[in-house]
Amino acid sequence: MRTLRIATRASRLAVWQAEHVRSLLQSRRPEQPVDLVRVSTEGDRNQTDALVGFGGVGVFTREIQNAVLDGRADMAVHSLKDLPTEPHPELRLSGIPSRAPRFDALLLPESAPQIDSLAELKESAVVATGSPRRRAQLAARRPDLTFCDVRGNVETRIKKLDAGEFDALVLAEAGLIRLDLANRISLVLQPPDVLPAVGQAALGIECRADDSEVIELLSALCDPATVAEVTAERAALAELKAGCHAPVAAWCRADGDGLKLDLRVLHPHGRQEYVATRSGPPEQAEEIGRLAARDVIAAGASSVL
Ligand SMILES: NCc1[nH]cc(CCC(=O)O)c1CC(=O)O
Repeated sequence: MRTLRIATRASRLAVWQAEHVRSLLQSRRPEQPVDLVRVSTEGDRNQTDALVGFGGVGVFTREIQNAVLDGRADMAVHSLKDLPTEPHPELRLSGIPSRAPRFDALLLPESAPQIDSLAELKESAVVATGSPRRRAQLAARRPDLTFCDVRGNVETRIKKLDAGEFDALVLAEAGLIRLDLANRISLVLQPPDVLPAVGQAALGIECRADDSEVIELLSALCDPATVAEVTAERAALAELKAGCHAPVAAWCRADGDGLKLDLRVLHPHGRQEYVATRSGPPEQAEEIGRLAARDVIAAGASSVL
């Protein structure tokens, strides 16, 4: 049997995700040999600059894709949130397994008293997050907060929090759950306060567009509900011509027999936001996303994109 090689970033979270894909593949084909190919990306090597300021879209995905394109690997496992919506002509996004909990989480230093709501976070707290989406939504609810950049992997960020470099830290719930660090979550930031990023908590697995064997294997790993949600969310992002660092939030979920998508485009300081809600059957996921994007554009969102 052909050994399947999975290209992944080398961080503990990325390796967890690649190993998860390996176990999904092997749960269908127990004898299937699967190797991990660890690749360093620009986003991993540059640990100092703010993500918003360098490299543009694809800093965590381009070199993983290259490993598949030049034949060092057969598939690339990405956090779907980090994967640009513009498809690569020689790759196919064939595998989208079931999504983990997709909201953001607020963490406090180990020694801090626990809180039950955003309102209880101390006055003028310094919150570490480089994400314009997270900053703008938090600022809209708590204009007294200030923000600082933070880089490095999840464990490094938590060490900086406990060392007192800032008062609070925002990370994706999914990454914390996968790393067995969910016990560090002080508050899950839920809608309507904070909507997640497009594709947050979902994995996207790409392979070569002409590799029909792998396309078939990956198609079998797809979770239809997740596929429908992220199709709508990514269609909205593509229609906005925005990248993963844009101040865009989207929350698509099952609603009765159909899908409901909330889209939010934010002004950098949270002073203004453009929102749209669209619903429809899952077969029309792409249309739902496109129409929601056109709604926010009609409301004036282009001024902040
Ligand atoms: N851009 C970094 C990134 N990409 C995916 C995740 C977490 C896992 C996920 O959302 O799928 C993270 C870290 C974070 O936002 O806390």
